[in-house]
Amino acid sequence: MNPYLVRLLQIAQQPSRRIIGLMSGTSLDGLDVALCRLEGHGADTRLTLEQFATIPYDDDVRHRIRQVFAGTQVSLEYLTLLNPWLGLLHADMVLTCLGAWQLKPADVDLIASHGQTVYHAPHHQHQHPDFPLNATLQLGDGDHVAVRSGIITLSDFRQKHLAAGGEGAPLAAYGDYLLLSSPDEERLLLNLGGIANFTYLPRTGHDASTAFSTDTGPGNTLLDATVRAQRPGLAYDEDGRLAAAGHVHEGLLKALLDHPFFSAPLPKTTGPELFGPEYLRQAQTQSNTSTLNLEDLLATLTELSALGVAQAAKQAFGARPALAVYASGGGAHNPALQAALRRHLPGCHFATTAELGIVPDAKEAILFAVLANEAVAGQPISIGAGRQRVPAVTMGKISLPG
Ligand SMILES: Nc1ncnc2c1ncn2[C@@H]1O[C@H](COP(=O)(O)OP(=O)(O)OP(=O)(O)O)[C@@H](O)[C@H]1O
Ligand SMILES: CC(=O)N[C@H]1[C@@H]2OC[C@@H](O2)[C@@H](O)[C@@H]1O[C@H](C)C(=O)O
Repeated sequence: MNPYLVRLLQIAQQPSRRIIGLMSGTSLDGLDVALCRLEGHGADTRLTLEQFATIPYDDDVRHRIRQVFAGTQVSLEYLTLLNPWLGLLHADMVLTCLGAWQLKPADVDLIASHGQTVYHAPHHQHQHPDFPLNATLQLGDGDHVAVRSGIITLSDFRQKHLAAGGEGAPLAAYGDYLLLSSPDEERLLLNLGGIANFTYLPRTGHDASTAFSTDTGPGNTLLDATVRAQRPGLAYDEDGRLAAAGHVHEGLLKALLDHPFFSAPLPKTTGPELFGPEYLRQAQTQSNTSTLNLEDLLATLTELSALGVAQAAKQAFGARPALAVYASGGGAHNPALQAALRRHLPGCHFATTAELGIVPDAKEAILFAVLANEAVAGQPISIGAGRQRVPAVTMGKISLPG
């Protein structure tokens, strides 16, 4: 028998596993590396975050990813080369972290590698006549991660979700449900990354039937792109200061909200393929705001992100003043966005996931560690029963180092 399969069986039977979760998000700010200790599985999962680091991408890495990112016409050669290159880069970043944490690869059981989404294509978004299906593409080949790091690696998590009838995202509900369900509190786990999404967890503890997650629209992606275009040298609007100095332009906001994504049924997913410069340009043309100053533009885009969340929340479960909202992702650091969310979700209790013991910036990387733990030691996770596009599956392809 292949010794790596024997090892995998041992890992599955251990009372706990050390798993490194890796996430490279749509903001292209860097690789999140979360060293997790996971005990048990399913409803009995217990997670301890032992170490966390974000290894920033330099301009060269960002430039390479942007050659294909969200593009409809890209060099097939470039795409082919980028796939293993990113796998090796991510493995080297893991090895650097292990060195800093004074650990060896043999001290880790598994890597759970999300890779880099370069194109997300739910059917409602691409509507290509030849392909009536949902699709998504993550780069950073898992075999390269495994061979370079010497650690058994699970990767390409989204394909199983697609194959079983989902949109390949958001997967957050699977981890949020296992780690953060509460019998005492109705919760909204709100991730404010490039794209915003939330998981709704009713006050039912471990009854998964009504838990689900959905994307809500742009989080930071349009804000970042706008700042970068008008203030080269700035990566984002730090602490939302520029947005806070502006005023919401109602005409532009209306044009932005006019997109069918916002009225589409839940759950739904999206990406920068839709919420990119062209979407903004069209809305500006439609509302005659092409010369709007940067501050007002950012104030309006911040309002859009908050309204996307609030509208989806109301669509999902109506007005819920007692709801506890726990934010994570980079937008949790943006006071202008937080203020807009509080206005649109009045009466809710607002905090970050730190209050629940989950480092907000680490949450998505942790999610993939949880998914790998389920794939190896658990069962298909059945949540959101009765809702379409939320399949009960285990996710992740297994790569052996030798
Ligand atoms: N202090 C801050 N003030 C304002 N915005 C901030 C701050 N810190 C981070 N951000 C925002 O958060 C972004 C990074 O967010 P995050 O790392 O959650 O994105 P991501 O994981 O790439 O996204 P996704 O979840 O969509 O894949 C930055 O690009 C910026 O827009
Ligand atoms: C296709 C893809 O990479 N989607 C990401 C992205 O970033 C936020 C949002 O859009 C979410 O749908 C998803 O990631 C998280 C981790 C998820 O699947 O829950």
